[in-house]
Amino acid sequence: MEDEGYYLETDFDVSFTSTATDRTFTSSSARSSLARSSLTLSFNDRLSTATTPSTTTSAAATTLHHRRQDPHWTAIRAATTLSSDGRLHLRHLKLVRLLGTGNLGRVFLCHLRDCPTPTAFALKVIDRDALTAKKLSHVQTEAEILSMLDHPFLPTLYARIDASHYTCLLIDYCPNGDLHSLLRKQPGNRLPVSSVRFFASEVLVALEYLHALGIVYRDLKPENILIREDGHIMLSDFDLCFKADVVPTFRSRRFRRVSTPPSSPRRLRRSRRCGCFSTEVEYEREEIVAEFAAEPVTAFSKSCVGTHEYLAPEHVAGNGHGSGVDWWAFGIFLYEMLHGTTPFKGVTKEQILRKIASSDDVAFPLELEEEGIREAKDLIQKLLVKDPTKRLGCARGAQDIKRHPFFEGIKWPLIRNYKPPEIRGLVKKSTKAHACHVTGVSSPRRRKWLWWALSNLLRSKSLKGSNSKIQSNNNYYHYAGKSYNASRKRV
Ligand SMILES: Nc1ncnc2c1ncn2[C@@H]1O[C@H](COP(=O)(O)OP(=O)(O)OP(=O)(O)O)[C@@H](O)[C@H]1O
Repeated sequence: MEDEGYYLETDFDVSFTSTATDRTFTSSSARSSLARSSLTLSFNDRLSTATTPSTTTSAAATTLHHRRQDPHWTAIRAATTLSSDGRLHLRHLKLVRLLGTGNLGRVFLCHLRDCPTPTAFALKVIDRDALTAKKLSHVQTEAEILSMLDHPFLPTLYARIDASHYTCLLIDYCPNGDLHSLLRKQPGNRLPVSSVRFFASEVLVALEYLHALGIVYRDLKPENILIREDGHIMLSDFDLCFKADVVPTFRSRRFRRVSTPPSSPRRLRRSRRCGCFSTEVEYEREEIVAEFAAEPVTAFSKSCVGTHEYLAPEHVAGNGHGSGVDWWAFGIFLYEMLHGTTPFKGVTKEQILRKIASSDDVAFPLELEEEGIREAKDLIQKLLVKDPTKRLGCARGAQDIKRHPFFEGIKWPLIRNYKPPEIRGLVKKSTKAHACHVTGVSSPRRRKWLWWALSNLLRSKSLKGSNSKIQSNNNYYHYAGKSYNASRKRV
């Protein structure tokens, strides 16, 4: 799928129209769904840029060296070079369509005007006048956190534009929607273990990075995991985060390694194997490895925020919580991907909270027969420990979780190169060759099936002429905002 595809998809003509003093950010297609959601964002551009020039900011000037070749930054550099004050303004952006509406504002797909190669961005537009003081503080948190991030599984804040009563955040666009919608497209609303392992590994690495910055995320759920064009994840929504101090430490960890032959034997473990001539011996030796840990273990907050089904027991109790709430939510997230539902579901919010607070352990009603399911269950049980001091991850953070047998074989430094899973509804743009450690290479059976599907498609194309194009396009899933009913409300 080429970038241009996004724009060809839509017949919207959403643009800024300006008068002498006011620019009105309107949809000229009143027939569109944008009109239904009353898209008329007006701001006084003259006021915002002339009297308070510092309100329009661009991060382009501070592009990190390793991102210099990124087409998004290249496009922004091109736009700001032509800009009279070297900054990015709303007039540089062309809105394509509304992606969705959240608690704080609306998110639009947009691209830079006059850019020779259209590069897609998402623009989160927040009307500060329409928000309460509490929500304004969430906007502040989100903008602050976004400006700190530099990680492949987290959004990049390309620019923050403050104009009149609007705050606009320009971030990466994820054309594959969110994991919640993707789960709803799978049989039984669940994913195979190998796909669960892929998404869980990426989320784990993203949480590890946030925790290393002292950020407790507090809103992990499939709805907040967006899927990038290449099938990798991007965690979104940072308005409920809280920031704590973190002291990164190097710890030594002892562990036992069994080796043959020994390099520095400590203790003979087993002697003689396979008959009298083969006397292969194995040695067990103790190794000490230095380990980096950056978990905000002293983080403490008392505010009750999050999504009911994902709240940790200490969160529900209201006596204060720390980074352990993210590891609890990670357990719920694993459970939901494997079972298609969350473990402490209830008819009312009170029922959900009562189940979470009870001393009952997590139950696994589905008898799943899949390789890796035993390890997955064990990990979930260790994460969904009601006492946070005994929960996996709460002492040393992600390092302990990465070591769990469920993730055995994952080469963490190569995680970005792993091939995203082939799952229904996920359209990936083919990029460089991927490593296949997580999902495995495609089997001959699968290749045979693909040939069969392709030949059928070509046959139907020749039979149905132009209609077939519409049919084949139906195989592509284009995200157009999640439905109201599908989203789970937050506290
Ligand atoms: N970068 C993006 N790319 C594609 N779609 C996005 C992007 N950011 C947000 N969206 C979609 O736009 C909609 C609104 O997003 P937003 O983050 O404002 O609200 P939300 O996810 O509902 O969170 P909140 O809980 O803060 O209301 C969501 O449906 C989301 O999936």
